[in-house]
Formats: sequence, C-alpha cells, structure tokens
Amino acid sequence: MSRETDGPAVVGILALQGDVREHAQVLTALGARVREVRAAADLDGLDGLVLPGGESSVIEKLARMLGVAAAVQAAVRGGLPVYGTCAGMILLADRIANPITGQGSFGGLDVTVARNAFGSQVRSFETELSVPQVSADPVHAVFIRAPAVLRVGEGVQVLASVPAARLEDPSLLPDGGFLASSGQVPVAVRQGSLLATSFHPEVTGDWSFHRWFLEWLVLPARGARLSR
Ligand SMILES: NC(=O)CC[C@H](N)C(=O)O
Repeated sequence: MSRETDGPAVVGILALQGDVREHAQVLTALGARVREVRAAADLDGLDGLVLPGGESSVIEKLARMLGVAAAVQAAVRGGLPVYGTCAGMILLADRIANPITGQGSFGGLDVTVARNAFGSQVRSFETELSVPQVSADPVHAVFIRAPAVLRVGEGVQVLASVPAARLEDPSLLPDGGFLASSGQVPVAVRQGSLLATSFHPEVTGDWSFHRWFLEWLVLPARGARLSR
C-alpha cells in the first residue's frame, strides 16, 4: 500500500449522500487533505475517515451496493480513526433499536442507538454542551432528526449528554443501568479510535470536535504508523 510519509493528514469522507461538503470545508480549514470516498479503493492510505450526517439507511444501502461497506468495516476493525456525525453515528453503532426494514450498520462502536429519537425535523434544537475532554468552552450543537444512544458497552466513554427529557419518548431508555438513573442521554461517545456525535458540528461553525478528532485520534495513529 502506498502512503505519503509527510504533508497533511489525509481524511476521507464517505461521499454517497449527506453533508459531505460541510465536513470537507471544516477539515480543509483545519489543515487536513480531504478525499471523497465512494469505492473501496478510495480508503487506501487514509489517515482517518468521516461518516457524515444524512440519511443512514440510504448511505448504508448505497455503501453495500458499491462494495464500500465491507471495506469500511475492515478499516474500522483495522483501527482506522473514524468520526461519525448523526447518520454517521448510526452507521458506526453495533445495534440500531429502530432500523427501517433491511437497514444494517457498519458497526464497530459498542452502543445501541435509536434513530430520530429527539423527534422529527420540526423538533430540531440547538444547545450548548459541556464537553471538558474536547473543549474548554461550551460546544454549540445542533440536533436534526438526531439519534440517541440508549446503551453503551463497557469500553465506551461518554463525552457529552443531554437531559433524557429531550427525547421524544423518554421511555425509550432502558430501565435500570446508569443511563436511566442519570436522567441523561449520551450524545457524544468515543471508543478507541472511533468518535460519534448525535449532532452536527459541521453545520455550526464550532470545530472543536473535528479539531479533537484530528489531534487526538488521526494524528497519533498516523504517527504510530509512520514510525513503524
Ligand atoms: N441529521 C441526520 O443525519 C439525521 C439522521 C437520520 N434521521 C437517520 O436516520 O439517518
């Protein structure tokens, strides 16, 4: 496999549907080189990958048809840093509580998500999140038909949450367990080299999560590979 040994990190964006351009603008402004990914070969030599917001069932179906789904799954298993926003979070989740018929996910992130858990488009909301690991300032987050994380596995770190009362149907949260007892529902999680947010930093002008993804997941993994 060919790999450039210096220059900017090369970050792919799965470009089948969704807000690809918005992610490209943020990543480019932060100094990464962006490559749109539509085929398995486009993943070759990437330092990181972004799964954008959009419609998860459409993205997953197209990815399967184009043979890129299996390649993304292999890349995730191989440790490629991946950041999924909104639909991208659903694509990374190991379990979807309410898939449409036939909908699967790429998986890798040990969470259960519920699609559209905060309600329909008209119930979209914006809020300031406290995310001390990612930013000293509150992070501005916009939720558009966003998924909620209902369960997290042991290796999953919760970076940010919102009150469970925000859910369209708070009884979605499983009884017992720390999620239910905290009254909060996670909206930003990290497991190893995988990062996922229910919301869309690419549309708000708040670049904290992209910056954190590049600095803490993409560049260290790249450094480790290059020094091998
Ligand atoms: N803004 C979004 O990415 C919405 C996600 C969408 N509701 C889905 O299920 O894929």
